[in-house]
Amino acid sequence: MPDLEALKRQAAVRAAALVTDGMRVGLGTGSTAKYAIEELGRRLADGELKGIVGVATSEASDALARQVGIQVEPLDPRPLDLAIDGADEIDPGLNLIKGLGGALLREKLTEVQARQLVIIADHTKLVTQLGEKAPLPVEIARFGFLSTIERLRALGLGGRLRQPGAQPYLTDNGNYIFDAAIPAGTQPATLERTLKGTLGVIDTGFFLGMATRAFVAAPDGVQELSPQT
Ligand SMILES: O=C[C@H](O)[C@H](O)[C@H](O)COP(=O)(O)O
Repeated sequence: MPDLEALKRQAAVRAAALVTDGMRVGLGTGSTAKYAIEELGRRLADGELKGIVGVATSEASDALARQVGIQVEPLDPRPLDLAIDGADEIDPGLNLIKGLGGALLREKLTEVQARQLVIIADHTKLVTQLGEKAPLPVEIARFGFLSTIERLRALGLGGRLRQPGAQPYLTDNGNYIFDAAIPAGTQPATLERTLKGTLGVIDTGFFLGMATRAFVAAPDGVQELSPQT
């Protein structure tokens, strides 16, 4: 059993090395992005890097970034030089499913403004077709959520409301998440358009055509991937 944590860290260190002095950097969320934030903190502390500004994609990443000495600012309309984030699934075109950590909306809002979106992951995240292994997280409004879920089921989606305990999971934005099972053969772009036009849906975990490169770590080394069309 390979040490997945070590692999995640290797990918994260490669991406963090792309950050140079003065950059505005989108800081992703999750167990892999955490290593990138820590590495940026280390580089600042060691004097390898100066004057970067982080824009965090979750309350958790905001807190970690501040803890490791990164100056954090809220998202504003200026472009970001780079964003670094993990993913739940990565297809050969570097289209992604994200949001198993619940941060998909802030991640998409932030990363759409990045000149480069660099994805970091271990090799278990690679798939040939999105939805192969992971559900598609769909952020939905709390108000009327049962009606929204009916609308999602009417689209042919399986899955369930994310509910780890007695109460549904609540995002940083105060919304719920429906983890949708995607029928085999679904075209992500078509489903994305349909979902974005569905009342009660706020956003989805599809990140299509956004990633510019990926560092994917496997036991035999870190592979650098570019989108294949
Ligand atoms: O909402 C969470 C994010 O989209 C994460 O980037 C994604 O879930 C991957 O997380 P991890 O690196 O923990 O597998």
